[in-house]
Formats: sequence, structure tokens, C-alpha cells
Amino acid sequence: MRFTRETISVEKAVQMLLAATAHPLPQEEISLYEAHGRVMARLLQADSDMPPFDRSPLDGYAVRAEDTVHASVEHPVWLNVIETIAAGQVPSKQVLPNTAIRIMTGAQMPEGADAVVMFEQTENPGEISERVGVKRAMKAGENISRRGEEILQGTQVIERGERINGGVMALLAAFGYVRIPVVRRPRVGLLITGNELLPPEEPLRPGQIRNSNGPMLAGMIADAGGVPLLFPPLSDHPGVAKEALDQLVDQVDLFVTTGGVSVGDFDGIAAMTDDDDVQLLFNRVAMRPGSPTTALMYRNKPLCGLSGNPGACFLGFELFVRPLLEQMMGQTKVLRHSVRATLGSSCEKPCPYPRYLRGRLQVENMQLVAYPDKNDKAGNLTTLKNSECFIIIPAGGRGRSEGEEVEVILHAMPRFGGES
Ligand SMILES: Nc1nc2c(c(=O)[nH]1)N[C@H]1C(S)=C(S)[C@@H](COP(=O)(O)OP(=O)(O)OC[C@H]3O[C@@H](n4cnc5c(N)ncnc54)[C@H](O)[C@@H]3O)O[C@H]1N2
Ligand code: MOO
Ligand SMILES: [Mg+2]
Repeated sequence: MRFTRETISVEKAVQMLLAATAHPLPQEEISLYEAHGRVMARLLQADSDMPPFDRSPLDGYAVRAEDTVHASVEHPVWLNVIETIAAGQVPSKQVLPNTAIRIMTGAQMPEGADAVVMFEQTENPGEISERVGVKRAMKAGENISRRGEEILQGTQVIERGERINGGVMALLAAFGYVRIPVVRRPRVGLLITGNELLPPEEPLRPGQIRNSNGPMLAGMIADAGGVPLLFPPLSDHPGVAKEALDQLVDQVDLFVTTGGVSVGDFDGIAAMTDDDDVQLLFNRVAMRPGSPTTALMYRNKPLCGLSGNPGACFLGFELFVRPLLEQMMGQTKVLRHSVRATLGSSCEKPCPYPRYLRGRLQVENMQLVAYPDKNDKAGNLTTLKNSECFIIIPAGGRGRSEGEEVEVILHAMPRFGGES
């Protein structure tokens, strides 16, 4: 068991872990509707101009602007209506002098017209008739969405390494991509260690607790884009964790474990780091909670050994496992950037390491204010569900007082005090 451990910063630890597993997983093709949350394996270009034809952005009349130069509310200019075009229809007629075509939003512009007058700027807008009174002088080009005005054919619209969200899916669909090249999802061997752990369905027994980290991590892994492979909790018996790794190593891309990373007599993940076939990356990180967080390589697969304490496990996942999963999926932007905020309530406990307090954000007087959760001991879990950010209190003797500036890492979309 290693009592002497080298302490490294969070930034160094993340960097070491990412460097140990630098290559994204191979790519595969999936259907458009399955693509949400996946990562693009290739860049994609616009296969056509967008919009693909000149179209009307309004319900109104396609006209020749020069026919309307003398139009006003008092003296409308009357034009003959020669056709109606619904969205999806192709005009069959041309707008000739003193004529107009009734046109709906999204419909293709007819030849000859160079402006669209909205219904509200004509006489009797609700009435479909053979003549329309235009009440406004139009300028050439007014109210027309031009072909290619948003994107020209051939422009790169989606980058490699971009995570597919609703907006990306809209682009994929608009440009006709139905088989999407994405990076394969990482398969994560999720190992839960602890003799004290009961499956969630079991009644409590003396000295035992239910395994809450397992389901929590399974959810977080899936949310990050990985596929969690679940196994029943492992006992803390020596060698058990290693046996499990051997059984699973060929089926998974990485391991995530919880528990057993500290210096206790039964801390099996920590004990394993002494083995010759294990390449230790780090086993002490300058952070609280989660200082014994461990990372190693086993038979060329990374293992993130998260602390058993739920709060430390949650933080360790966000700081280490999520960026690693994102990198494996080929995502290019995996590092978390911090923002500056005002501390909403003091945290004046001295700490040899930076403290990562779970908390929530508010905007007050145009300032971002970060409120630490009161109940955020490493062993607690009731505030995990509402946590939006980690508030970093620098190491040292005095902590930080209310009103001081702090660094904050967001891990969830802040509600700014709204209902969650
Ligand atoms: N002498 C020392 N003791 C401890 C130190 C230290 O530096 N010296 N560090 C403390 C810190 S900090 C942490 S963090 C924990 C790390 O513990 P382990 O990762 O070894 O985890 P366990 O010992 O297995 O369990 C710790 C705690 O968490 C509960 N637990 C574990 N797994 C689960 C789970 N799946 N679901 C819910 N809760 C879980 C477990 O019952 C323990 O209460 O070590 C400190 N000790
Ligand atoms: O680092 Mo530990 O997670 O404080 O209890
Ligand atoms: Mg322990």
C-alpha cells in the first residue's frame, strides 16, 4: 500500500490522463435520428445553397417594385392577381407589369417579381380577389430571402469533433445527410468496490449502505456519451478488482471504478497500483474532495479510480472521466474553462488543497454570484442533484469570504435561481 504519494494539480492530472489516451476511437455510421449526443467523425459540407431557391419570407404578394413607386395608404396602387403560390409549389407564371402573384411564406419567388408586399400592407388583406391594392412603395429586393443567403453550396457547416445537438441535427437533415459518420461510443467497464454495498433493491442491514455511486456513474457515463457496462459490486477482497479487470479488459475501452483508492486496509484499487503490470499515472491530486483519485493504465486501457465518497466520486467524474470520454469520442473541445464569480457565502475553512465546493449560480446586480451548497461533505449525496458548478476555493489558511472573487467551473446548465 502506498502511503507516500506524489501530489499533482488537477490540471496536470487531467493533462496526464488525456495524454495517455490521445487517439479517438474508430468511426461508425449511424442513422440521423440516433445521432443526438454523438460526435462527428468527419467534417460535412453544404450539399446545396441555403435557402436552395429565392423565396418569400412573408405571406403577401410578389410584385415588381417599380409598379409600386406611387403607392401609399391614401392612394393604393392596384395590380391584377394572376396566381397563388403555396409553399412547396413552383410558380407557373411570370410577374409582368401591373400584375402580382399571391405568395405564401416559404414559397419560391416567381420570375419577374423583385419584392414581396405583406398582406397587412394591402387593401382588404383577408380578401382573396382578382385585384390587390398595394399601400406601400416597395424597394427592389425587399422581403425576399435570396438563394444561398445563409450558406453557399460547398461551405463547411459541421466540423469534425463537434458534438451533435439539435442544431447540428437540423443541419444534417437540411443537407440530406441520413447516414452520419460518428466516433464509436466508448464502452466503460464500471466497477464498484466495497463489502458494505447493497444493491439498491435490498433492505438496509447493519453497517451496510446501498450502492448509489453505481447508478449515479452509469447515468453520468451515458450522459457523457459512453456505454456503461455494469457489473455487480466487487468485494474488497485482495485481488478481486484485478480479476475483474482481467475478465473485462478486452471488452471495454476504459474502466471507471469507485472506492478503494485511499490508504485503508481493504482499499483494493490502491493496492493494485503496486503491481508490476500496472502503470500508475497519479494517485493524489491537489483537490478536496477526492484527493486520493487515482488513474492508471492496465493492459493499455485507462482506469479512472474515483473515490468511494459520493461527493468526491461525482467531482472526479466531472473533472477527469467526462473529458476523457469526450476525447475518446473525438470531441475537440474537452477542457473545462472556468468563469469568475463573486462568492455568495463565505467558506473560511483552511485547506491544504484547493476545495471544489458544489454550488449554484445566481445573477445579482449584473454580477455572477456563486453560492456553495451547505451540505457538501464528500460523503454526502443529497445536494448532488442540484449542483450546477464547482466553486474553487484556493488552498491555504484562510479560505474565501463572501463577496470575494472566485473561479467557478460549470458542469450543468445553470438555472440562475429558476425552478430546476
Ligand atoms: N487515513 C486516511 N483515511 C482516509 C484518507 C486519507 O488521506 N487518510 N482520505 C479520505 C478521503 S479524502 C477519501 S475521498 C476517502 C476515499 O475513500 P476510498 O476511495 O478508499 O473509498 P472507500 O473506502 O471504499 O469508501 C469511502 C466511503 O464511501 C462510501 N462508498 C463507497 N462506495 C460507495 C458506493 N458505491 N455508493 C455509495 N457510497 C459508497 C463508503 O461506504 C465509505 O463511506 O478515504 C478517506 N480516508
Ligand atoms: O478527498 Mo475526500 O473526498 O475529502 O473525502
Ligand atoms: Mg477506503
